[in-house]
Amino acid sequence: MSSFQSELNTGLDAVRQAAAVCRSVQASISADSLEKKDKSPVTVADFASQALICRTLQQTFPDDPVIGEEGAEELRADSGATFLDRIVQECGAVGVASNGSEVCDWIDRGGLQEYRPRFWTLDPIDGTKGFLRKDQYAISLALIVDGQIQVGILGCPNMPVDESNPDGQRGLLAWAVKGQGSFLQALDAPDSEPKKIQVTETADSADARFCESVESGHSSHDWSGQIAAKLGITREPFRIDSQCKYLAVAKGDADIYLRLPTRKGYQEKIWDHAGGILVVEEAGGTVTDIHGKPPEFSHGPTLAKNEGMVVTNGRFHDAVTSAVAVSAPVR
Ligand SMILES: Nc1ncnc2c1ncn2[C@@H]1O[C@H](COP(=O)(O)OS(=O)(=O)O)[C@@H](OP(=O)(O)O)[C@H]1O
Ligand SMILES: [Mg+2]
Ligand SMILES: [Mg+2]
Ligand SMILES: [Mg+2]
Repeated sequence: MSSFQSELNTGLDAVRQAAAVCRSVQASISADSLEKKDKSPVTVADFASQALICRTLQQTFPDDPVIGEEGAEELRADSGATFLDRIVQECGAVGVASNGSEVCDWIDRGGLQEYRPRFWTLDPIDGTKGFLRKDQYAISLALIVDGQIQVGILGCPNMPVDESNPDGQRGLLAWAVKGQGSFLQALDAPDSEPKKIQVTETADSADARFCESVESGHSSHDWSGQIAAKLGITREPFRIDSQCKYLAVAKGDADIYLRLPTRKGYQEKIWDHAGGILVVEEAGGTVTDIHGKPPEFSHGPTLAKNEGMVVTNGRFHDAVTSAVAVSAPVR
């Protein structure tokens, strides 16, 4: 078997199962709960997704630690009992019988806090705000060995399978193994032939389409507007939640993804990037922070030595980081 095949296959199975839970919970969000700004659906889905993925990783790779976004502390408290019951139910609905204490233990398998030579990183739902809006979100899983991302997986349950038919079938699964390219498959067609994906060939930054966060609190829209003007970009930004932005660049729906700090000192979380970065790089793209530095995955849960992120199809990366450097930070 070629390198990391077992890790890839285990990761894909885990992400598919987590996607099923996320879809089931998202479908239960009512207009009423949106109105009340009730965050419980995302809480239930977030924990269930992390529990199921950590469970699967533990079965196949019992010695691998995981740096995951969530922890079970609040679920173990008496006030967490109602949530825990719902999470157990949701796991049962996808065929995983469990009890509350098992679920908490699976979630806390994701509690590694420091660097190890080999570990997984997991965002069980990236784009929680998009999830609540019934919009885009992603499940992101990556394996990091000696500081290098070796496997990256993005489950995007609401991404249209056919970009030209946004109201048609939804759900994409993308993955990459270092040195082996990036691939895409419909989430609901695990036996279909995976399609190799490639970034765009756009050569002039003025023709580029860039994507950024929906939430201006996560990436400065004013600053990206200045950068776009410097690069001569006239197309409207593509605002989409979560690491679906990485997928948009990797499969050629956009040429650039800008993540521009809204305040000094914010440290990006590794799980918000690792899966997406490898999928873009293996599709031919380039990823650095806003200063042109490669992201460093050897400092625990955050990208402590980096700031923001710049993702491109690789044709004009330096022009973009230069435009970032000469524009005044709006944060
Ligand atoms: N201040 C600040 N700056 C940068 N990033 C932040 C900030 N605050 C939060 N976060 C992280 O943003 C993650 C959501 O990513 P996006 O902004 O791309 O999606 S969205 O537009 O909010 O839906 C989100 O991930 P999830 O919590 O998994 O949704 C956060 O980890
Ligand atoms: Mg996230
Ligand atoms: Mg998350
Ligand atoms: Mg979060």
